[in-house]
Amino acid sequence: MGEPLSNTELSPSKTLDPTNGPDSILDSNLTAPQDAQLNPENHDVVSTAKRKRDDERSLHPLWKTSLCSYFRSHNASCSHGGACRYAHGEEELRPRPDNTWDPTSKRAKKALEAEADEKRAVSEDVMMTEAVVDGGDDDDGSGSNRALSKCLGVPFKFAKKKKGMMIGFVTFEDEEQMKSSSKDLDGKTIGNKKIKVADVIPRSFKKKSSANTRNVRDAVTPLAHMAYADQLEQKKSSLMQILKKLTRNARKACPNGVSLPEWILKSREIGGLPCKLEGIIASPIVNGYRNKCEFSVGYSLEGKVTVGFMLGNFREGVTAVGEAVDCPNVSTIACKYATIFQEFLQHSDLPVWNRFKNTGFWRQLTVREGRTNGNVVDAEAFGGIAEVMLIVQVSSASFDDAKVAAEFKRLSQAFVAGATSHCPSLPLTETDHQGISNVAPADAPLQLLPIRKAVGVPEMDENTNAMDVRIHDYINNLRFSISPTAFFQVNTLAAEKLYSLAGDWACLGPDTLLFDVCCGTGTIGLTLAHRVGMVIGIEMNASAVCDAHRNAEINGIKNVRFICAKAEDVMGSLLMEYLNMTKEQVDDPNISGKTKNSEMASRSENNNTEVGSEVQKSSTPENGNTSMQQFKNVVAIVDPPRAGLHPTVIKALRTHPGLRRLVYISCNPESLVANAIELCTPSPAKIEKGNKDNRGWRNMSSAGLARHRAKSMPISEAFHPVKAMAVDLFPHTPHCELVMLFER
Ligand SMILES: C[S@@+](CC[C@H](N)C(=O)[O-])C[C@H]1O[C@@H](n2cnc3c(N)ncnc32)[C@H](O)[C@@H]1O
Repeated sequence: MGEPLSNTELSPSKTLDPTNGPDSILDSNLTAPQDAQLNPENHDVVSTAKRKRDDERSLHPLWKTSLCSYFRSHNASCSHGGACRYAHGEEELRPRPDNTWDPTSKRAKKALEAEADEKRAVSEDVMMTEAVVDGGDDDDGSGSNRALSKCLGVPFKFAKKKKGMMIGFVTFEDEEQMKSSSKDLDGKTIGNKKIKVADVIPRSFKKKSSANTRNVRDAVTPLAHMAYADQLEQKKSSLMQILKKLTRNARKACPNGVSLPEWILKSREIGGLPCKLEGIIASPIVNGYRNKCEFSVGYSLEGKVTVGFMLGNFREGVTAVGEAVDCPNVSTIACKYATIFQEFLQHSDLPVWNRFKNTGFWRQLTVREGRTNGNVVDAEAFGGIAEVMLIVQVSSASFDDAKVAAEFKRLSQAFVAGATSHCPSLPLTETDHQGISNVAPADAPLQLLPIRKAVGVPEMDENTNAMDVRIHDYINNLRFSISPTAFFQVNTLAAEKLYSLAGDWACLGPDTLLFDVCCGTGTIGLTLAHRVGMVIGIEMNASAVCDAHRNAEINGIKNVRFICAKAEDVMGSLLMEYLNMTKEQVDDPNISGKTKNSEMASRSENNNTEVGSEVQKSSTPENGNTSMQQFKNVVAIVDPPRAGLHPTVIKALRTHPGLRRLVYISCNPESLVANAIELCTPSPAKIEKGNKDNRGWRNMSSAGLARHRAKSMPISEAFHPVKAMAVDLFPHTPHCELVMLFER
């Protein structure tokens, strides 16, 4: 296949369908007679009305396609009940015959937003560097390209569109064909999409190479242009907006006939917030704070092999990579190793990864740094950094072993040669990952590459297993050993503040049993272990759990137990095990939380041997002083990934009444809010038969889904939000950690 003569972007964009107002399209005869519906004695009338309703439902295309405004403004009640022709809530809402949604509904707003995003993306520049540098016009076998070729209806050489992307590529035979076909294609409608034609790399970018660094900085650290104090203010106000969703959604989800909880009533006094947002804790260091950077390998806008960050989103057609030299969150040392790797790749015999075709060898470089204890890392110099771990991610499947081994050897030499004398030691690990996403799974194969060290640095044993390679850092004077795939907060000094805050809010004491849910390498539980009776850590990444055990050992901490499992698989049974309750007791809504707590304490006194021995086995073989009756205070600190806690974990935490306090640490306030809706929405007096109609859940917002789930939560005492505080671990970016205390 020859060089593409010219590439042109195809960008289909949706057109807005006209929507009709609900009043103009609904037939007033649709509602069943209200008196018949309200007279349960009159079965004949009721069944006739029901039949009529059923008929109408099956016949009338507009049934429940508009939201009932009466239901909305009267605290989720409407005298028409189930017979109302309008939808009672988003869950009941059906799409209109023209496939649009009631314009006042969440779904319509979401669709509009998506449409706006799509339009924005279309009007933004496509920077698909692979398509220019490396062709990108061969069929992936999916048949989608043949289909695309058919529907274009203009002469061209190749056409390709990748699944999930909003853009496609067309290559023409010559300039003349490109001009005439582009003219015919631009603005053409296919289905309900309109095609926009643009250059693959905008001409303005080709000319201005200075745009490169400026845009990496904007893409990775979009707040860097602001003073740090202003960044904090901005984060605080955006968190407030997100937190208000908790109040709104819990109010909406509050069952009929149940009074609104105190915290919702009081929210009016604090501007609709579910509780006070007490403030935002600043990061102790603002520049070069990241102890871990994942650099992509790809092509710059000028077509140069580059190790850095992507300038935008793959789906929107941006794969160009820019050097990280101007990103203030990246340390000098990380930048240095990215540059060494980039120089090495200019002469490598193996190709860089092509995101468009999913082929190539070199994919990613991760640089992890470990500090010495008590040192504030100086981002400019290398002071305070004791170790560096380099992880190179490759996809080796279709390459010759001998060639790969030779390249790895050259790479090791390049890193050592590039490192200056003051660079810390360099364990080099290779991850082999064939998947499409750049995120290699935690169990992707690892191989340790031997590195000949600079003078004065101890040599690494060539027989060392890659799984034994670890980097070290310190939190609250405890030493943490971290394996290559284990999670560790990227801003260690700010993480110290985060964990201390969570500990302070958890009201810990010697009688506390602390569940550290999603515990990673054990950071939270281990730093708080001296303040509690016992810690139970739950984590699904096996390497991280090994690290947690090792970290307990090297810090001499004994009152901990770490469990390698998905929290959703073990949370319920662990709570029952440690709260010493049967499933029947937990499920019994007639036993209140307090009664259950005292019952639990007395049962554990009587049952000491059984439970005590389990505790002793796992944690305190010497003093054996962690018997169940000590644990009058059961607390969970949860620190889940961005998606939040699994619904099964939420259900377990909510329905075990012995758990009175929960501290939620979140890197994604949207998922915290969704989980909190389920934790805090009051139970109805009696569970109604669940609405099993899950059609449309894909279109629901996370809050809408949470409301939906809250309906089927077993009857249980709800938590209430007590206070919230933000901790900034990610200066110059919009991200921030949020800590929230829930009690009941
Ligand atoms: C945000 S990290 C927090 C780790 C730890 N608390 C810390 O601060 O170092 C989330 C952790 O949850 C783990 N994780 C993700 N899904 C999980 C699940 N379903 N069950 C248990 N752990 C999970 C991840 O492996 C990761 O270590």
